Amino acid sequence: MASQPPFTTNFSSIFSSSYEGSTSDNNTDTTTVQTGGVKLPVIDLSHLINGEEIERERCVKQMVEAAKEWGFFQIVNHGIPKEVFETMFLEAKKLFDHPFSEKVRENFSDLSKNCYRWGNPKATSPAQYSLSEAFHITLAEISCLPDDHNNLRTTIEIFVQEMSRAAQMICEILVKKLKVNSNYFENIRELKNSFLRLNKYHPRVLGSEVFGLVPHTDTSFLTILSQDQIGGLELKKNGQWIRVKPSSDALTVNIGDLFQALSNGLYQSVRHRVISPVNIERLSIAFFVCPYPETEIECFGNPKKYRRFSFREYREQSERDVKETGDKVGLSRFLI
Ligand SMILES: O=C(O)CCC(=O)C(=O)O
Ligand SMILES: [Fe+2]
Repeated sequence: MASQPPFTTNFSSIFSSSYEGSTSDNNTDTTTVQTGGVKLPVIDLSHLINGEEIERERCVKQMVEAAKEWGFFQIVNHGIPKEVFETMFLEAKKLFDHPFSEKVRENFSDLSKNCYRWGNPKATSPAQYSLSEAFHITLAEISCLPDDHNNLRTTIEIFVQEMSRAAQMICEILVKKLKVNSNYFENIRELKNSFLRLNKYHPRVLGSEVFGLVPHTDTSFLTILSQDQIGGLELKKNGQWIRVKPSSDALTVNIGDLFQALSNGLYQSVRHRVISPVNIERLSIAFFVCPYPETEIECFGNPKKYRRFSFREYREQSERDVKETGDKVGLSRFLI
């Protein structure tokens, strides 16, 4: 039984009349892509863990600058053993290898309804289509996963434990610099609304350039991404799309909308996208740090840029906007 979703049929039936072989036809957001591979700021976490005070301070400064200037950075020497990633990617691959007919079934692997996405059912133009499939697993759901003959649950538990440790360190540093009195990041492991997204990108079909994942900002405080060596992630900086070069030792961290709000726009939640790979599949696994739905996000600054909102309100507004316009409007909805 085939594991691949029926992208080709789906894509060509929706877009046969409008498709012209490029994402740029309907996407005003597309500009030059720098293909050489620009190096993001690299933060060596070992300086934070074992460094002298002066090294620690330098590292904190680099991280804060990267969050302001890029909204993205890489972390190295994060202390997460290689095997944790190897096992996690193996399990993710096994999950995606299930027949498509099983993956779309409700309660597949005891996961919740709507945890599986493929393509983009709401797309009305090629530029809104994502040639990928994804599993979305909240921390609350992990304990419901089966753990009999496969190791999915244990593997995810270990992976999340390690990723939350790194996230805890980063969030604490970034929030401390804002000099705000907040308890958003007291215990990231207990934020059960945080989630993992396992992404599988399929080789391009039809035409030259199709998005693996459409341009977006993340609805999170912070996202930590682990990816294989294929590449395709791009971020927007100064009006240009810049390709993020994968590195086997580094994790990619980006600021999400909620940290941008919390920091009164000081830290940037930057638009990013994935370009579909050619003749090869790509896997990535992202850990999204999110609060509970009822948590109120308050912006600290003077004058305040954004009004107070709950995470639930933010998500519901974004979902409505995606439905109506094909795009998440995001934080600009909450500007004062
Ligand atoms: O796969 C990637 O490189 C990026 C994934 C991503 O942006 C997301 O899942 O929100
Ligand atoms: Fe993202």
